[in-house]
Amino acid sequence: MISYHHLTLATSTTMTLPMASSSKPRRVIIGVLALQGAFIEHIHYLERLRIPNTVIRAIPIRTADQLESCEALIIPGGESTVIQSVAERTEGLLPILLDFVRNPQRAVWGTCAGMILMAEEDGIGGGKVIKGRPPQKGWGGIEGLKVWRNLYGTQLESFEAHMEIPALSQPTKPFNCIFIRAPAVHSLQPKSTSVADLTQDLHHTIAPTETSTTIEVLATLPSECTPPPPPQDSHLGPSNHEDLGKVMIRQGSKLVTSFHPELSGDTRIHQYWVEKCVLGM
Ligand SMILES: NC(=O)CC[C@H](N)C(=O)O
Repeated sequence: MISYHHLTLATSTTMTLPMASSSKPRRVIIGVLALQGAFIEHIHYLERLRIPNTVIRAIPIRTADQLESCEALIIPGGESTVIQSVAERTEGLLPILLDFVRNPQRAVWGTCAGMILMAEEDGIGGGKVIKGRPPQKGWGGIEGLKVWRNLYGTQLESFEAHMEIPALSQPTKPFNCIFIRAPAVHSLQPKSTSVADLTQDLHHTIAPTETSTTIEVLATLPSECTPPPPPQDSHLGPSNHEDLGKVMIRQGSKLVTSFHPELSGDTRIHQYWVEKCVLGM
C-alpha cells in the first residue's frame, strides 16, 4: 500500500485525456504565484493537462493586475517567509492576494510553503523566528487549519511516500509524495464545518449542501511516517496528534498539500484540482 524511503529522483508518466472536438472549449487562466520557489514546475504541469473541451493557460503572477486576470491560483512550495516578505514589498499585491485566497468562489491550491500560507491568520508555528519581525501570519483559505513549519526536520530529512489517494484517477496507482522541509498539520478544527476522512473511501459522496464548507481529508501518512508532535505550550495551543499526518486537505475550491506534486512526474493531483476545484466537474 504505502512505501516510505528517502528522497530519490522521481520519474513517472503523465495522464492525458483526449480533447473533445464538438462545442466551443472553455478557456481558463490559472495563475501561479511566482515570487519565489517552485512555480515554473507547476506551470509546466498545468500545460501538460488534457481536459476535454477546456483550454488552460497557466501564467506566473507577480503583480495585483496579473492576479486579477486569473480564475484560480497556485501558491507554490519554497520558503513561506520569503514569499510573505516579497508579497509585502510588492505594491498593492498583498490585499488582493488575501481577498483572492479567502474568497470561497476562487480556487486556490497551496503546496508545502503554499500550504503554510493558507493556514489561519494566527495558525503558523515552528521554523525560525526572525528577530525584529512579528510572527508570520497565515493568509487563510482552509478554515481552522493550523500548521507547524519544518516539523519533519531539515532538508536532509526529506523523504518520499508512495501513497494510494482514493480521490485521484487510477486510485490504486500509488502517488509519489515528495516531502521537503514540509509543514505538518498542528490541528484542523473548523468552527462551523465538519471534517470527512476520505483517505480510505473510493466511492465517497459529500452531500451537495455541504460541499462548499466540508473539509475533506484526501491523504494521510501512515503512523510510522508522522513526525513527533510540536511543543504543546506554543501560542497555537495543544496540537492534535490525529491531525499530524494529514497531508492533502480540501475545503470546497481550496486544496492544500504538504508535499510537492509538481516534482513527482505525475499530473494526477493537478488534474484533480483543476477538474474539481477550478472547473467544478
Ligand atoms: N518545501 C517547502 O515548501 C518548504 C517550506 C518551508 N519549510 C517553509 O517554511 O516555508
